[in-house]
Amino acid sequence: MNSYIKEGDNPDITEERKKASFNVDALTTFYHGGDKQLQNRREVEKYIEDHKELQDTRPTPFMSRDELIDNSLRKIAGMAKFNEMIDMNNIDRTTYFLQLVHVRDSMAFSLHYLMFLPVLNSQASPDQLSEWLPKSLSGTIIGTYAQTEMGHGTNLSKLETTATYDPKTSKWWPGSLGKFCNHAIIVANLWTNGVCEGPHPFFVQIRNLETHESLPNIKLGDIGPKLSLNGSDNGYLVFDHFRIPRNNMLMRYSKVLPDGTYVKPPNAKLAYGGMVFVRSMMVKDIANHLANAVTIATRYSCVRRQGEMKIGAGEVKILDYQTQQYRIFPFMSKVFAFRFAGQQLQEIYKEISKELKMGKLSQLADIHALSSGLKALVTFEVQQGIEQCRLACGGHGFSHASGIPELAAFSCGSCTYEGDNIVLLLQVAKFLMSNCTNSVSSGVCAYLQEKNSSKSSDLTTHQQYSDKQIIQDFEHVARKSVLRAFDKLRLTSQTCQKHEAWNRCSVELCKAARWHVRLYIVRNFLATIAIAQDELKPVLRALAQLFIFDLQVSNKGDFLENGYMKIQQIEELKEGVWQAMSTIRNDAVSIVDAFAIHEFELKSVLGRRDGNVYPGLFEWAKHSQLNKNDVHPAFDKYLAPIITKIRSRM
Ligand SMILES: CC/C=C\C/C=C\C/C=C\C/C=C\CCC(=O)SCCNC(=O)CCNC(=O)[C@H](O)C(C)(C)COP(=O)(O)OP(=O)(O)OC[C@H]1O[C@@H](n2cnc3c(N)ncnc32)[C@H](O)[C@@H]1OP(=O)(O)O
Ligand SMILES: Cc1cc2nc3c(=O)[nH]c(=O)nc-3n(C[C@H](O)[C@H](O)[C@H](O)COP(=O)(O)OP(=O)(O)OC[C@H]3O[C@@H](n4cnc5c(N)ncnc54)[C@H](O)[C@@H]3O)c2cc1C
Repeated sequence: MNSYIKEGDNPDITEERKKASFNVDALTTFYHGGDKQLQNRREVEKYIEDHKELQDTRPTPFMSRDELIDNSLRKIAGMAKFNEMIDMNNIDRTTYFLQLVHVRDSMAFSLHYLMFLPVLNSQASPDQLSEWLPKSLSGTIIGTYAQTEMGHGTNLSKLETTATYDPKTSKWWPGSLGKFCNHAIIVANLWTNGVCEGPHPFFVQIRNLETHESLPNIKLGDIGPKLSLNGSDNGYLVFDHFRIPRNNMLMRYSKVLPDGTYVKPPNAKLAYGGMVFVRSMMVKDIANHLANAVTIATRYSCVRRQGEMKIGAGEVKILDYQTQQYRIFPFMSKVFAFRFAGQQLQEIYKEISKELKMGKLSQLADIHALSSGLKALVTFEVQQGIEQCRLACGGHGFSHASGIPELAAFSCGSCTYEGDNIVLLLQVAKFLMSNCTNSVSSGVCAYLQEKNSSKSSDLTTHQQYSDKQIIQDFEHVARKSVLRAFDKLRLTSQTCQKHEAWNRCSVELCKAARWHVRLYIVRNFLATIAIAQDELKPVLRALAQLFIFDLQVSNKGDFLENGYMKIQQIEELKEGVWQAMSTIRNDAVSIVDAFAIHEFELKSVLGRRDGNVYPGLFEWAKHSQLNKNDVHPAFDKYLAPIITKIRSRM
């Protein structure tokens, strides 16, 4: 019996669950990475269900900004009582606990956990750690990561905040900076002995630890309402010749000696490690936001009946329309593709950061390129997918009752924070160009050196399209795109300065970067499902085929070029898309059930597990302040006098 089926559920959604062709719990375990991960999730969910102080007092979309901040701080204060759930030896459970308490309200201390602690941990010297880490873990030190300025976020080399050894700018955007944190890791251009040594991180106290007032020569404030994340006080900080001790420069890698001498790090970019960490963590997390949206749209599409396919036969579930399936299912497949890529990226990051700690820097460029590329491509695709899921829910999708507007607003920020996506794709392109000039490329760039690649695809039928053939075809398209950009750059560089040539080729360079990242995702998706248990292979294969075939059909020009594929082969791939969607249709609700997203996280009347949407919408609307009185006071105040006057003249 499917554990998702319960008494009182909407009959349409129960009918869907009875069609499952696979074991939902088995897919949940595979999707979440094993029993231990699942146990972590269940513990956290039960804990929060049992502790009301960790739950929202009312749906957050009805809250003002002050209420959001209050709600966020109240839950954080509540969490402080439950520090047994904050276990640095069980990061996965701790992360899920933080996420499920705050969901998309972005708690006021997100940066403390997301960047301040990791950067302190990786950039502070052992002595600095022993002094500052215990207070930062206990909560007496609450920090943020303040790098971006009003005038500079991307271009770190031109940061105007200077840290002059013994010698005015505003930091703008950092989360928690405005009102709540009392410390910040400040990234500033270091000047010492009259030389600029570039961006470096500094540990800076910004508020009085007793009164919490801004320190002298520092101005702090909130930057105002944003598209989302309004539960966080993204703020500004103005320094006016603020002094800090020399020892407040994080000195694990580079140092300033008492006489002002600068000691170089093994690699200047080690100072950017905090950004690589968050980018590496973001991919799996943002894929989960797409999983939320796909869950909502899929479940709702099974309880929403609209229109008759056959006159007189009664209205159909909108998920029976092929166009509705095509709006949702490709993004359902992307949830798996991006989650598996994000999981792999976190594993790679963990391995490489161990090497970096031991001073082995050979993989630094690789992890920078991989984390930048996946962050840039996945955040953009997720933003597109959440919007399609909103559209799939029609008018109710536009209401905060659906939970989708909050998902959309939250996810679009990820295309900008932690590095603008275009800027990061250009970083990947730089990495690729340098690998084109290498005589031998290893790892993720080995395909660039393939000299005897096939001149045409040997795809026959989509049923027989093997993993090997798929990867060969994607390597062909990615290699062609990268080498085309490389040749364009080489030729253009012969007619103008290097930086101008780079700019004139930058669109092609971004296209090449995207193909490189897609190849990585496709390869990883196929490798991941190859190790799944046999009973899950059919449904996972259908999802992988949908992801891959739809990607090829949507970019058919790249596969048709130079006759590599024939139009008949593209038509064959289209058939593969329809076939995969038809296979997925009967399992759609069970696939999203397998994401095992708790109602606290889904925050959606349309996507609720039991499918009882319409009664739920009325319950939801009762929270509206406008419904406190049948006649709104503004009517009596403004309209009634005018109507009375008009009537008196009639
Ligand atoms: C897990 C999260 C889950 C949920 C999130 C919840 C809530 C979210 C709430 C808020 C958001 C949270 C955090 C956001 C915080 C921030 O946004 S922090 C600020 C982020 N800012 C940026 O990312 C800035 C982007 N810009 C840059 O990184 C740099 O300007 C640049 C890399 C684009 C350019 O660097 P430059 O040094 O100026 O020049 P370059 O010539 O391009 O690069 C020089 C060489 O250095 C290499 N390199 C660059 N960056 C890195 C890096 N990070 N790591 C390693 N190496 C790097 C580059 O490859 C060049 O190498 P060469 O060998 O070619 O010289
Ligand atoms: C929700 C949110 C939370 C944030 N939290 C923090 C935080 O906690 N700490 C922090 O330090 N920062 C934070 N930021 C700031 C964020 O990191 C920056 O906004 C981001 O790095 C982009 O930089 P920018 O704003 O300067 O954009 P810009 O670089 O000004 O981007 C504007 C446009 O210029 C283009 N562009 C810029 N440079 C180039 C180039 N070299 N080549 C081609 N095109 C280019 C971009 O592609 C983009 O289209 C946050 C931002 C947001 C939205």
